[in-house]
Amino acid sequence: MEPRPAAPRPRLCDSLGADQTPSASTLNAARAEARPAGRRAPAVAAVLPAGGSGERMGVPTPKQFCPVLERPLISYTLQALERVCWIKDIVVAVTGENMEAMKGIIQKYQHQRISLVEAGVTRHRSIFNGLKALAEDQPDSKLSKPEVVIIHDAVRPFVEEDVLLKVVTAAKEYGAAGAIRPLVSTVISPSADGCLDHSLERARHRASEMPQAFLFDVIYEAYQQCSDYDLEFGTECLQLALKYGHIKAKLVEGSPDLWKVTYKRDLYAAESIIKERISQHICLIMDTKDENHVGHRLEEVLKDELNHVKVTSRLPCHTGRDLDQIVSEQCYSYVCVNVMTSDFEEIRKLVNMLEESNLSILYPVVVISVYFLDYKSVPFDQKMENLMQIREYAKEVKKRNILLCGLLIYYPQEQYLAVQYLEGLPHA
Ligand SMILES: Nc1ccn([C@@H]2O[C@H](COP(=O)(O)OP(=O)(O)OP(=O)(O)O)[C@@H](O)[C@H]2O)c(=O)n1
Ligand SMILES: O=P(O)(O)OC[C@@H](O)[C@@H](O)[C@@H](O)CO
Repeated sequence: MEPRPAAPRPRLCDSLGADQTPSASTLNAARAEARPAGRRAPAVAAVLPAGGSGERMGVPTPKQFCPVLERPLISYTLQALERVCWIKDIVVAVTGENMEAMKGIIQKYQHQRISLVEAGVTRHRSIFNGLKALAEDQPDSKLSKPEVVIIHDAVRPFVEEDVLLKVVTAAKEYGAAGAIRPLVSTVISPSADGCLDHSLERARHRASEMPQAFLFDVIYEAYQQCSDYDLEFGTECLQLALKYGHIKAKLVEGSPDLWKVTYKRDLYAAESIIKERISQHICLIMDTKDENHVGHRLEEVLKDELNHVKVTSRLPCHTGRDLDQIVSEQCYSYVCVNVMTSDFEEIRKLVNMLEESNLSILYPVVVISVYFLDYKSVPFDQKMENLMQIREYAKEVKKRNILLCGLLIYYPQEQYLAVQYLEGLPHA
């Protein structure tokens, strides 16, 4: 088993009230099913089978490593799981020949809490290898056995915290749980001669998706008892829990985005969904902690007006570590609100980090730098001189698909705002 990078090991929040509490909306969705407050939350780990060859994709590269906006598909799935602070370990099963590539992805995108194990020749065998890595009886394992284990395909990048919390909460109670979706096509059963034998009533059946979650002992013991036939040809972990553990999994309705990337068309669909999500994430960078900061007002307006927009605000900004963290979150839209300074150097620092980051050059990064200046206190031409640098710099960085725009808002105390638009973004 490969060494795991040192990383903090967050746990599911005790009594769901700790500072690592999942977001409010997530809690509301799962609180009805969560355990009575005050009981210890289960330790949760995840196993990601990523050892397939992606034959149905029809390209040489296994689909989990196919790029979407110049970033491997599996990295989006890892990012989605890493956003969930209460998943303490993520075990990824990859083939030996892809081990180095996987380690490179972990390093390049600064993935945390990841351990790598060798994949098996089938998906079930890959999952079993991942579970073995978590089982306590593994020599020199740095991993600890979780109470609940999530199993999620590495090629299902659009998994959200709420469905993860739902399956984990249900698995704690039922022993096993899995996400399901309505069937799109009707399932039929052909006869030996290739004709229709019968069809299933679509409304009474569901598609089994991922994520799934299990009490660790339930699924580990099921795999240990599993027949070679099931390990070779099986496709359903819930069935193993039923057949070998006599556990009837709780079925949890999942969102439409839980689908598995299987064919090339799925990769195009994944790219458009990722672009749509990128466009809804804005990072506000402010230069003061003042609660009356206009940036806070802007944050409230954005969150109210654009209810799908995710706003990340950073205070105080403009220190290396903060900017590094901001950029590592793969945000493509920045609004820098400067009340205290018109120092253009801070923008240059941000743009330099963006240029050195892993953000795709195929998708534009937009940086809007807003300066509020009381020109009574500072000669207008001095400020303008500083800020006119933006125009030249904007032309320079545009080559790398970074669209930089400056907005100068000067507000003499007794009068209202006058706005000077500085060149940068191409005029809409
Ligand atoms: N021996 C295998 C086969 C599959 N998987 C993983 O199981 C998940 C779902 O499997 P599937 O969609 O079938 O992937 P592939 O087997 O790669 O696809 P194909 O059947 O088209 O070859 C994928 O993340 C895949 O990498 C795995 O870990 N080990
Ligand atoms: O058969 P595949 O390897 O393509 O997919 C494996 C699983 O994702 C699939 O069986 C789900 O329905 C959940 O079990």
